[in-house]
Order: sequence, then C-alpha cells, then structure tokens
Amino acid sequence: MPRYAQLVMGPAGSGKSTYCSTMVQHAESLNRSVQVVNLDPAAEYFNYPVMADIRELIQVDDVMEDNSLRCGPNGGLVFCMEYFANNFDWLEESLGHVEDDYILFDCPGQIELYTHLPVMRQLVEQLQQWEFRVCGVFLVDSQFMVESFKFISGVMAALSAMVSLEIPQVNVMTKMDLLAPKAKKEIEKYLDPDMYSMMEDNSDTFRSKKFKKLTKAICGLIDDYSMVRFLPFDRTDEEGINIVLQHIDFSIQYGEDLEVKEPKEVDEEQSNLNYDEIFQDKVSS
Ligand SMILES: Nc1nc2c(ncn2[C@@H]2O[C@H](COP(=O)(O)OP(=O)(O)OP(=O)(O)O)[C@@H](O)[C@H]2O)c(=O)[nH]1
Ligand SMILES: [Mg+2]
Repeated sequence: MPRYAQLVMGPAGSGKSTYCSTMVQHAESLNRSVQVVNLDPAAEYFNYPVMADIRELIQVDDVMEDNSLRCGPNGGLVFCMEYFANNFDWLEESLGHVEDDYILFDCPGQIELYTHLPVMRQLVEQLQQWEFRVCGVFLVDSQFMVESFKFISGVMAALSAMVSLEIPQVNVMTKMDLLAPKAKKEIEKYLDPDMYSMMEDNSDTFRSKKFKKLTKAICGLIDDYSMVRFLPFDRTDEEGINIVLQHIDFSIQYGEDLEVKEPKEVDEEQSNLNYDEIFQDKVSS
C-alpha cells in the first residue's frame, strides 16, 4: 500500500508553515489523519505538532557557529540540506513504515533549493523508493502577485520547481484573506491567466523594448501549454481549503486504494421499531 506526501515549497514567508497547520486542522475536521515533518533547519516558529523535525538532525545556528565552515545563513542552510541528503536514514527511522500515512513536508524558503540544488530531487526520489506518492505544492503570496511583472516572476519560480522535480504540482496563491475586495476581484484574472492579453494590457510596464519580445515569447509558451495555474488559498475559508486538498489528493490518487468502510451495523429490530413508530405517528396525525 502506498503512502502519500505533499512537499510544501515556496519563497520565504509565502505561508508554508501556516499552510501546514491549516491543513492539519482541516484534515482533523474531516476525520483524516495528516502529519507534518519540519524540514526547515532554521525554523523558529510553527504551530503544528511534528512527526519529525530536521533540527533534531542538524541546525543552521550550529553550522554558522562552526569556525571551520564559516557559513552565513544561506550557506549554512545549503550545508544543512546537503547533510540531510546524506542522512536519509534519519528520515526513514522517523517516518516509520505505516501504510496509508499522509505526510506534509514543510520545506525551507530558499528558492535555490527549487531551482538548481539537487537535494529536493534526491528527497523526492528517496520518498518514491519508500513507496510515497509525492505531490509538490508551490505557494506564492497573493500580495506579490497583483502586478503582471511580479506575477510572471512567480509563475517562473513555480515552473522552475516543476521542471526540476518532475512530480505533479499544485500551485497555490496564499493569504487571500488579506486582499481587499477590489484586489480580490482583480486577482481572479491571475488564477487562470490569459498571458497574451496580460502582456497587451500591461505593455507600458515592460519598459525595455529589447526584452519585450523575450517576455512575450515566455508568456506565449506558458499560455499555449497551460503550464501554470493557481488555486486561491484563504485560511479562513474551509470550502476553498477543501478544493485545494481535493486537487492534491487527485494528483496522487489518494483514496483510490483505501478499503471501503462498512456502514455501522444497525440493530435490525431496533430500526424496524423506529420505522414503525414513525409510521404510526404519521397514520395517527
Ligand atoms: N492573514 C494571513 N496571514 C498569513 C497567511 N499565511 C501566512 N501568514 C502570515 O505570514 C507570515 C509568514 O508565514 P509562514 O507560514 O511562517 O511562512 P513560511 O513560508 O513558512 O516562512 P519561512 O518558513 O520563513 O519561509 C506569518 O506572519 C503568518 O502569520 C494567511 O493565509 N493569511
Ligand atoms: Mg516556515
């Protein structure tokens, strides 16, 4: 039986840890068990219970304090993630081997992890060997997406993760609750974007003529192949959260192998009795 994993990725501060805790609560309300693994060795605050925490293996502060390594915060993180990739047995031990487990991996925000460093891909391959079905969940902050040039950068970041990991990916626009109603209306066009008309509408924003052709070609490519789309995520909207979860479940075929649950057995005599009572009530009234 497979296990299921969401790799929760995205730039720093895009809402990854908040997404994880919101999903855990949402799953609880659906009577589903979802667990979280913290993979951010520099994490200071998150409010979900962890199944495993990379800081038990290695911490950025310790790496930065090491005089022989002389790392800053970003170099320190890269060192930690490489160390992690060389010690996957720690993760194997922490995860155990429970069938049907559904685990969210709260990843660090350094974008280089999703562009050219090999560690996330190595993690995906390792999880797949352990029979996990893995879905990438790429978060971007809706606050930074309301202008077209920022939007194109966000799309390229999501695309870069898709290309480097080669797994199903659901892209999510977070913090929708912070948008004013007008901005909310405005952002709808970015959820399922028509890149061609976006380019035309905002041709003044792209000032340099030299790069306009390149930007246009990139937009055309994204549009022609419908490569990137976003789902809105408002942590206060249960229905919206459920739609995001359903998309992810569908992409990793969660639920297809689950055993059908038998309905609770009802005492036959009892149920007949109730039915008779109702019938009697109806006749007498
Ligand atoms: N209002 C609102 N605030 C949010 C939402 N998601 C995240 N935030 C806030 O945004 C900030 C960053 O959120 P985190 O969940 O820590 O973001 P992160 O991606 O885990 O950040 P790093 O791990 O540092 O990369 C926090 O102050 C959160 O309270 C949201 O959906 N709505
Ligand atoms: Mg975080």
